[in-house]
Amino acid sequence: METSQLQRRGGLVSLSPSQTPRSSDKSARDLRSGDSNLSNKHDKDKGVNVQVLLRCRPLSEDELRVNTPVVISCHENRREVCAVQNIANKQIDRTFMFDKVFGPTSQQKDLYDQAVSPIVNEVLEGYNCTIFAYGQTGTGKTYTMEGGSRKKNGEFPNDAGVIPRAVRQIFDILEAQNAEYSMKVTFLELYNEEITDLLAPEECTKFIDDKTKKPIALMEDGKGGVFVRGLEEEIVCTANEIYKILEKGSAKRRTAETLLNKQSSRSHSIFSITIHIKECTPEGEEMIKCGKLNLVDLAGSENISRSGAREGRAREAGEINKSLLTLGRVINALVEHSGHVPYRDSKLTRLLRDSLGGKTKTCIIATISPSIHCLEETLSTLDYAHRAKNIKNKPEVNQKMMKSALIKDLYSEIDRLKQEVYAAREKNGIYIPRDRYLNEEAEKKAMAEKIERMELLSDSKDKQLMELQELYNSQQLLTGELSDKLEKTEIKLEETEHTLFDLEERHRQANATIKEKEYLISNLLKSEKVLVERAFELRAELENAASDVSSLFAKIERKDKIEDGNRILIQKFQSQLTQQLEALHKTVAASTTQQEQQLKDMEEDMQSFVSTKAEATEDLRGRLAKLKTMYGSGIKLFKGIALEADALLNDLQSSLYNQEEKLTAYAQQQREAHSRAVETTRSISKITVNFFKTLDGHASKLTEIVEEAQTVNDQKLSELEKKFEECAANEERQLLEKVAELLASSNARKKNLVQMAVHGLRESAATRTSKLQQEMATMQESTSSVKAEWTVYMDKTETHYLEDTAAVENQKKDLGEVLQDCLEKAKMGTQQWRNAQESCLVWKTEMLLQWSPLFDSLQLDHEACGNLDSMIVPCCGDLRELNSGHYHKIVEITENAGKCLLDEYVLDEQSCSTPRKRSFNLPSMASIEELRTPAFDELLKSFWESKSAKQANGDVKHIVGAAYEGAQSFRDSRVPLTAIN
Ligand SMILES: Nc1ncnc2c1ncn2[C@@H]1O[C@H](COP(=O)(O)OP(=O)(O)OP(=O)(O)O)[C@@H](O)[C@H]1O
Repeated sequence: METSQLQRRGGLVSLSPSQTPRSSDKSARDLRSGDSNLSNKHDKDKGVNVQVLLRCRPLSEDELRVNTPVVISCHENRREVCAVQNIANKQIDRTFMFDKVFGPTSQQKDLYDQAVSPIVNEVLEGYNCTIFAYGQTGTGKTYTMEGGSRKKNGEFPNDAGVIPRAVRQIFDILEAQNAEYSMKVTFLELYNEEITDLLAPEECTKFIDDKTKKPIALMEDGKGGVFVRGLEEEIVCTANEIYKILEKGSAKRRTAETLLNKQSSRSHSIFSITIHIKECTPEGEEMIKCGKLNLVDLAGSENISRSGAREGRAREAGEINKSLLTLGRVINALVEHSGHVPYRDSKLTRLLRDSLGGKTKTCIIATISPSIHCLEETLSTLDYAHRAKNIKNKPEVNQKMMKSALIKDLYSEIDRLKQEVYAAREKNGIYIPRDRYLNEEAEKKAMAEKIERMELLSDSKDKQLMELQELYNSQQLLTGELSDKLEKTEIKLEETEHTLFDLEERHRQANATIKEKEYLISNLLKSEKVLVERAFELRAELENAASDVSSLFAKIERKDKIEDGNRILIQKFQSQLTQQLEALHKTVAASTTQQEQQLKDMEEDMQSFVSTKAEATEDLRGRLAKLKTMYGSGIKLFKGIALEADALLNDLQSSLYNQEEKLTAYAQQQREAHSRAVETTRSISKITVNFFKTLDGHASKLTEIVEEAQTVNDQKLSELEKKFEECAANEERQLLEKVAELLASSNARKKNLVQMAVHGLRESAATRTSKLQQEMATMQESTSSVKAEWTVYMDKTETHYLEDTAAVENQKKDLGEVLQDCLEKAKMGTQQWRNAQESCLVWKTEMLLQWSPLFDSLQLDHEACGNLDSMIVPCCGDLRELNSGHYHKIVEITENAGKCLLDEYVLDEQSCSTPRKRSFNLPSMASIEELRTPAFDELLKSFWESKSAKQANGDVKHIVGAAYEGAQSFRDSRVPLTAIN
C-alpha cells in the first residue's frame, strides 16, 4: 500500500522531470549513507572511463543479394575490430580495441546480458546511468536500443532491444526485492535543435509542427544542471505500461526513408527512467534511493550525398551532424582535458552534459556496418568511439534521502502551493503568506540588487549588444554577400558537381579508354616487337638484295667494260676497215691508173701503130704510085717492084701477125690482170662481208646478252619487288588496322624508297640498255651504211670494172676490128698484089713465052741477089731450090677491092712445066706501085744481107721478093703474112 502510494507520488519528487538527480544536491548531501560515500570517493578520485561497446550489424538482404564485400572483422574474444582498408592499391588493416565487441552474429540478448544488465543493476543501486547508441545511419542503433519487433501476445521477442529488456530487468529486480518504489519515465525527441515531448497529450502533439507553438525550453537549474520545463513525466507501475509508452513515443518519432535506411530516425531520442526505491537503514530509518537510466538513441551520422538526403532532409542531416559534431568536440575536449568543454553548443550536449564527464555512468554502443560501401563512415565511427573510450566520468551514487525528510519537503511544498491557491482564491490582489513574503522580499531585494547589477551588466551588455548589433549588421551584410556568394558558389558548386560528374564520367571513360589504349599499346608493343623482328629480317633481305644489286652493278660494270672493249674492237675494226678500204681504194686506184696507163700505152701504141701504118700505107701508096709509074714506065722495073711489093707485103703481113700476136698477148695479159684484180676485190669484198657478218653476229650476240642481262635484272628486280610486297602484305596483315595508319606511312615510305630504288635501277638499266641499243643501232647503222657504201662502192667498182672491161673489150673489139680491117685490107692488098702478080705473071708468062730468049740469056747471079736487074726472086719457101738455079719464081701482086694478093709462080727450068702457083694475102696496099719504095728496097737488101736469112734453111716461109731498094721499109714491120693455101 505504501509502495503504491510512493509510486503514485513519484511524480511529485522535487527533481524536475528531466533533471538528473544530482549527488551535489545541498538538501540531500547530509543524507548520504556512509557506504555510498566510500564508493563515491573512490570513483571521484580515480574517475571511470566511459564504457564503449562496438556492435557490427550483419549484411542486409539487399547487400547480400549484390554480394557486397565485407571489410570489417570482429574478434569478440580479443575485443578487437579490424577494418581492412585499401589505400592506393595497398591493403591497410586498422584494428580498434573496445570494452566489448559484438559481431554480426551477436544476439540482442548477448549484448544486453553482457553489457547493459550490469548498468541497470547500477541504476538500481542509485547511480545515474546513460546508455547511448552512436553510429552511421542504418547501422542498427534503433534496433539495438528498441529492438526489431514489438511484444506479441505477451511474449517477449528475441530481437527486443536494450530499453524493453532494461525495463523488464528493473521490474524483475524490484519485484524480486519486493521493494517499495516509484518509477517515472520521460521520452523526448531532439529534432533540429528543438525538443519535443514524445509523451505529451495528443492535443499538444498535433501542434507539434506548428511553428507558432513555443517549443519546450531547456532550462538551467542554476546549480549546473539542466531541466526541460514542462516535460511530461509518466508514472509507471508495470513494464507493460512502459512498453505502451515507448510504442506511443516511438510512433511519434520523426522517421523517414533514406537510401541507407527505410525507416531512418531523423532525431535524437532520450528515454529516461527515474526510479525511487525505499530502503530501510539498519536503524530502521526509511531512506529513499534514486537512480536514473537514460537511454539515448542518437540520429545516425551520415554522408549527406550517400544517404540521398535532399532539401529538408539535407537540413535535417546538417543539424544532426552539427549536434553530433558538437558531441564529438565535447568528447575531444574531455579526452584532451581542455579547459573549456563546449556543452552549450548544442542541446544534445547540454542534455547529455552529466553523462559526459559528469557524475553519470555512461556506456556508448557504437554501431557499424560491415559493408565496404560504409567503410569511410565506419572508420569515422570507430575513431569517434575509440576516442570516447578515454572520457573519464566521476560517477557518484545519488544521495539517499530520508523518507521523513522527503515527506517533510513534500508537505512544505504542498503547503506552499496551498497558500498560493488560497491567496489567489480569496483576494483580488496578490496574496502570499508572510514568511513567504518575507522570503520573497528578501529574495526580491537580493533580486533587485541582482537586477541592478544585472542592469549595469545589461547596459554594458547593451553596449556590447549595440556593438554586436552593428557587428551583426555588418556581419549580416557580410552574410548577405556571403549568402549571395554562397548561392553563387552553390550554383557553381552544382555546376561544378555536374562538371565533376561529367568529369567523373569522362574520367571513367578515359580510364576505360586508357585501359583500352593500354591494351592496344601492349598489343602495339607486341606488334612493334614483331615488326622490329620483321624489320631485321627485311633488313637482312635488303642487305641480300643490296648485295644482289651490287653484284648486278658489278655485272653491269663488267658488261660496260665488255661493251667498251667491243666498242674499241669496233673502232679498231673500223679503223682497220678504213685502212683496208683505203688500201683497196689505193689498189683499185693503182690498178685503174695501171689500166689507164696500159690503155694509154695501148692507145699510144695504137696511135704509133696507126701512124706508122698510116705512114707505111702512105709510103706504100707512094711506092705503089711510084710502082705504078714504074710499072707504067717499064717492065723491068715492074719485076723489081713486084718483088719489092711482094716482099713488102710479106713483111707487112708478118709484122701484122706479130702485132696481132702481141695484141692478143697484151689483151690476155690485161684480162688476166683484170681477172686477178676482180678476184682480189672479190676476196676482199668476201672478207669484208664475212667481217660484217661476224660483226653482225657479235652485235646480235651483244644485244642478246644485253637483253638477257636486262631480263635477268628485270626478273631479279621484280622478284625483289614481289618479295618485298609479299613481306609488306604479310606485315600489314599481321598488324591491326589501327596500327595500319601508323605503319601505312612507313610502309609507303619504304615502298616508295624501294620502288624509287627499283625504278631508278630500272631506269638506269633501261637507259644503259637503250644507250647500248642506241650504240648498237648506231654501230649497225654505221656498219650498214658502210656496208651499203661498200656495196655501192663495190657495185660502182664492178660497174666501172665492167664498164672498163667492156670499154677495153670494145676497144679490143675496135682494135680487132681495125686489125681485121687492116688484115682484110692487107689481104685485099695482097690479093690485089697477087692479082697484080698473077696478072704480072700472066703478063710475065706471056712475056716469058714471048720473051723466052730473053730469059734464057738471063744470068741469075745468086750472090748478088740485090741486083736490080734480077726480075725473078728466089722463092721464100726453098732457098736451095733457088740457089740451085733451077727454079725461077715469078711473083704477081694484084689488087682487088683494096686487098692485095700475092701470087707466086714457080717455074722449074729444067722441066719447064707449067709454073706452080701459091697465093698470099698482103696487107692492104693501094697499088703494086707502092712496093717500089726505097724503104722496101732497103728491107730486101738487109734481108739478104742478114745471116739469119741466109741460114734460114726453110724456116723462113715467106719471102717477098721486091726490089732491093724497097726492102728496108719492111724490116720493122710486124704484120705477119698469112698464107692463103
Ligand atoms: N544486429 C542486427 N541484426 C539484425 N538486423 C539488424 C541489426 N542491426 C540493424 N538491423 C536492421 O537494420 C535496419 C536498420 O536498423 P536501424 O533502423 O536500427 O538503424 P539506425 O542506426 O537506427 O538508423 P537511423 O540512424 O537511420 O535511424 C533495420 O531493418 C534493422 O532491423
